[in-house]
Amino acid sequence: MSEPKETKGAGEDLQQQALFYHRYPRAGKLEIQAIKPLGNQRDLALAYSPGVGAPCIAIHDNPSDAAKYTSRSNLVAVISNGTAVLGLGNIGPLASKPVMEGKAVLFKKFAGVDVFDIEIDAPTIDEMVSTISALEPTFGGVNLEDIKAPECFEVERILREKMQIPVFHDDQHGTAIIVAAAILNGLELAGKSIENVKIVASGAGAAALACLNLLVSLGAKRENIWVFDIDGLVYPGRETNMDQWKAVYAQESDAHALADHIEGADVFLGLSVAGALKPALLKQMAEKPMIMALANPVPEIMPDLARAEREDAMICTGRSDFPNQVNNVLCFPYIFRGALDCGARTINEEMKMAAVRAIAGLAKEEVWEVPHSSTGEPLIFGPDYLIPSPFDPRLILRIAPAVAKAAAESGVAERPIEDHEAYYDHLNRFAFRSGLVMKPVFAAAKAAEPKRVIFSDGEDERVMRAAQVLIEEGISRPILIGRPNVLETRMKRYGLRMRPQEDYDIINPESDSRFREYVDEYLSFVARKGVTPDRARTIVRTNTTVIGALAVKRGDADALLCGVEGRFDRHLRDIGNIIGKHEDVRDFSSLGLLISNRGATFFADTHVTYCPTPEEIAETTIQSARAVSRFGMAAKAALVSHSNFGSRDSESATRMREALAIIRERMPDLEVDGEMHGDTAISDILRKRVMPNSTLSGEANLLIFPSLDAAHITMTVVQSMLDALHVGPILLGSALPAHILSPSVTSRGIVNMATLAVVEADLAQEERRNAV
Ligand SMILES: NC(=O)C1=CN([C@@H]2O[C@H](COP(=O)(O)OP(=O)(O)OC[C@H]3O[C@@H](n4cnc5c(N)ncnc54)[C@H](OP(=O)(O)O)[C@@H]3O)[C@@H](O)[C@H]2O)C=CC1
Ligand SMILES: CC(=O)C(=O)O
Ligand SMILES: [Mg+2]
Repeated sequence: MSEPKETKGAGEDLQQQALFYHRYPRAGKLEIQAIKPLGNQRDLALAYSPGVGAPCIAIHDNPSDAAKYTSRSNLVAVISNGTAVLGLGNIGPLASKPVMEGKAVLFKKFAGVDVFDIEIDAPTIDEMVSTISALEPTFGGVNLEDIKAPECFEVERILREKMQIPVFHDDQHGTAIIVAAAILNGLELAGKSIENVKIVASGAGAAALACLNLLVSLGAKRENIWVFDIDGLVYPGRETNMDQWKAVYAQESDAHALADHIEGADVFLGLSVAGALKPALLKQMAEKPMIMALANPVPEIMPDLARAEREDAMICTGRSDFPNQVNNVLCFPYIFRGALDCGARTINEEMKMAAVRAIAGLAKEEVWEVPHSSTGEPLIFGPDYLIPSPFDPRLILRIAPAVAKAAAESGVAERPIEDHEAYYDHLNRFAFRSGLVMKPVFAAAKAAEPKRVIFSDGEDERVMRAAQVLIEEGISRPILIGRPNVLETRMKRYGLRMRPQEDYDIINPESDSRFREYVDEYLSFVARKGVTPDRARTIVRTNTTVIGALAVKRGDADALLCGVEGRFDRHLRDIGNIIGKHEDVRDFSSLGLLISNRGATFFADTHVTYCPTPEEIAETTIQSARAVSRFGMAAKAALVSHSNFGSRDSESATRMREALAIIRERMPDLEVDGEMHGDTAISDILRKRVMPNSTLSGEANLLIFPSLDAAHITMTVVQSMLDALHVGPILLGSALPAHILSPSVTSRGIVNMATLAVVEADLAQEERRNAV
């Protein structure tokens, strides 16, 4: 394997890791996947000859049917001729392939857009135009990438005229949109107006000129813009290396070096090459300057050098390892998402402006899913957080609908979005994979009377961010256990808006008027378990799970969430002592939900009983099936084992068989079978082969295990292998709603569990009402 040439400034380690990443376990970054079954002759007859003739004729009769019967309306071509690959220059189409594969992956991961990356050996405008325009039948859109200026301008202009699908040169417009959003926000922070700022641009290529054009349409004055390329200042009458697009920004001056014009500049816009800005020049710039060093992979100036010169600077790069990543990845997946979803014929100025406003606006919203910058600082709108993080899942929710709306309003949408709420909901489910599965739970929680969820770890950042979402979504009124001064300081630090008393309540573990009653109540549960009154006082002031459980028991709260810190079994002991078990159960158990591209699967018992008896297994299955129904689905339970329908007579296989008999007696309506192998539980075909009369049909969605080891290990391995999202652990059998979170839980995970707890609290309330 030949070694790559050193990329200036990029660490040797990172380069080696990048080569490894691209090479293993398989070469490259993507593959094509079939989305329809192809398992038998019938499928083959439908997918291919003779069946495939039917959609062909339908499309021939009505070309717009291609959107119904093929992948075209979600398929974008990322096309490059390799003439301006990042800041690496004209390295040719073959060497550009890793970048284009990379763009394809970003399109798919961030916006669900399918991409063919197409690297073409087409150096001239004519060759590019004829090759690309001939591809129109295949694609719903064309993303031109890393094609050098000035050829890119003509290529894009001609293709836009010839083609009836969006043609978008990402290095021009994707970059311009994100640069404009960052500059608007940066100038707002600096208290400057775009009409008055001086902009010095290094680079007069595709990206730089498109950025300047967009900034001008936002109000920047041409006379305040100074442009430099490889030959220095772009000035009127310059004879070498000029073109009509650069000439727009030509400025009269006898001094032609960037150093001659940087004085008083408010914005340095670097879209050229590594190291083009000398640190010493920064001293001459205006107050609170914006340093946009956007060349990739190595910027015009490294942020640490820029910061050393100018404390007050707002520094942006195109890289993910520094704050303020100004990179077109924040734009292209989502602008295409919006354009494809409404069948836009083009991407026009209105759609671009809508994207600028959506990105700029999102940076000012509170962050809760991606809490920290690359330097570990919380993300709050300010000099180090001018634009959203590329991992902010709300990018698709803000940009795509805004773009689709602008397309419809400007008359270029073939299929305008009719139901905006349903569209948002659809995107929301994409952004948060848990969305579809959690939807019935959220709907039930919102429909219920507001419930008070108490959080034992109220001072934890993830809990605070989740509490903010629960308030905003109208799901719960949170009660945070924590010291008021600590909560206040942290709310400010994380940029959260919720206010005590108005939006949420506090129980201060250091002083609360109710504590005497809490101690007495606690003693009533534990006085005969070796806890003295003195010890009880100490526990009630220091153990926040005990405080939370007491609050739920006394009716001061409706549900408890604890466990962000500490051992599961200790939290469970406290819940058991205070809240106790539901009268219908002998013991607690625990259910885990994994949500992956394959759907939702539940696992039990993942956290409580090491080696359950048949009675306990049956009880866990019944409790689990009831919990599954809260997600709007009917449980299909499989009792899994190393034994397949009596193939072994070991102790654990026998326990599962006995458990099945108990379940059938106690819950005859439940679709359940066992004991069976794990693959038999998942595959209907396999199951029919060994047990044609199985009482379980289709794929099991609830797997009940013979031991805690088996359940926990299987769930965590499957979670890692499928990159699945975990919801849980869901505590079963508690007399009142209470859950013990895991230390690795995210804010989103806490929101999910709190929402489930609200639904459980509502059901418990109804149960009590019915009992009266
Ligand atoms: N952060 C982001 O999202 C993006 C970053 N970029 C980066 O911007 C840079 C340019 O990309 P793009 O516009 O597509 O490429 P182009 O080839 O179209 O433009 C490159 C420009 O840089 C100029 N240039 C080259 N060397 C120097 C130098 N030493 N001093 C000043 N100017 C110089 C060239 O000058 P001349 O005209 O004389 O040849 C040309 O104007 C790349 O580094 C790329 O990675 C691009 C898109 C997005
Ligand atoms: C980000 C990008 O498109 C570039 O650097 O060319
Ligand atoms: Mg590019």
